[in-house]
Amino acid sequence: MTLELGPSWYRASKSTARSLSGSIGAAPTCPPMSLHWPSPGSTARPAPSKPLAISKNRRAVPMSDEIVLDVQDVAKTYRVGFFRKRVDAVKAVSFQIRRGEIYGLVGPNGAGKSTTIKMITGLVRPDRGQVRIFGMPATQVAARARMGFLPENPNLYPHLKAGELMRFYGGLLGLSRKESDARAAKLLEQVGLGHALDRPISKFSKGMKQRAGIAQALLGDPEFVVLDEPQSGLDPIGRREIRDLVVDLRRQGKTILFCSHILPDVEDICDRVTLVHRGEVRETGYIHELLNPDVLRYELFARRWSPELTAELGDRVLHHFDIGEVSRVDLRGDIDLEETLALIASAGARVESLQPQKQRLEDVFIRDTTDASEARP
Ligand SMILES: Nc1ncnc2c1ncn2[C@@H]1O[C@H](COP(=O)(O)OP(=O)(O)OP(=O)(O)O)[C@@H](O)[C@H]1O
Repeated sequence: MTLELGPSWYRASKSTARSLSGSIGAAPTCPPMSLHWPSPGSTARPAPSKPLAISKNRRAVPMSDEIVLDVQDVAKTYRVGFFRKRVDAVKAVSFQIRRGEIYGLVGPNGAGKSTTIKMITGLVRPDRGQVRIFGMPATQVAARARMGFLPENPNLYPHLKAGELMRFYGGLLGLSRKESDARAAKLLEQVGLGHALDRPISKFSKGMKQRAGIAQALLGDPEFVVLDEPQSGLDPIGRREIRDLVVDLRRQGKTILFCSHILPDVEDICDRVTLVHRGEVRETGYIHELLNPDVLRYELFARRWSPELTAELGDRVLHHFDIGEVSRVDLRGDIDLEETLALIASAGARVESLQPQKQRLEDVFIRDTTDASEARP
């Protein structure tokens, strides 16, 4: 989805700022939050025994019980063309995000992710169901004031320099120039654009634009950040930088909705994920619960492998091919590994590496969306 950042989104934020206390900058309604205790005035209960996520990026990050986002059975049908033909973009989507989570929203092209995000950010009104943010309707400005949003392909004003751009958005948020500049300098540094304060956006690379977009999404110091394809069009280094940045945001106590096609990253950094397909939820849950923990196959590299050894191992071998002096052999995942390795050693082959292969999020995605091509717009 491509959006022009500014107009409706910031108009709402600005009016919120005014109606609340004149400045989101001072964040009167959003005091610095703690992962362990709710913000003053919050209805959340302290959660003494919070689930701890498991991956290296998620380790030891406690999650609260407080529901930040509650998407309840939303549906949206667009009407297109002269005959007002129906396009059922979202048929039934529900999920909840707790404070402190990085939550993945994935699905093939045309699955309804961006429409769901538009309903969350209040840009599109659902035909059915409701979205609540911090317990408030998504359309309520007080809810939006606590949310930051990076649309896919943010359309940042190209003639402005990075510093000017941030000052512009800071003004829309109701921040004083001093406060805006201070936050901008800190945020641009944090997203790796500290050196580019005086460069016009038109001279930015795609990755720099994405990072500037993230900086603007964080300018109001939101507790909840919605990132729609933040890694879109980035090279592997840029993708990794954004991924690390998202992890860092969580460390600062933010809750993040991360919509991405980069499934290994979703698997690596998200706690839970919802997979949508054709406007409906296909899978939802903790990543480690969605993935089969069994070894599917072993990938083995060896020297001095012989055709006789392949024959001796029989149906334990799935594939075997030689690359010069090295052989790559795929073995079934349910074999007796110790016995098989003993057979290989006694045949005179030397194992150079052995890698167990388990199910990945990508496998679940492909399994659940094999008819994805039909869902493409
Ligand atoms: N404004 C609109 N008017 C009409 N149809 C729309 C509109 N926006 C989206 N659609 C259609 O709704 C369906 C879902 O689109 P949506 O952009 O939500 O999917 P998506 O999962 O975000 O896809 P992608 O990964 O390609 O961004 C598609 O068939 C799309 O063509």
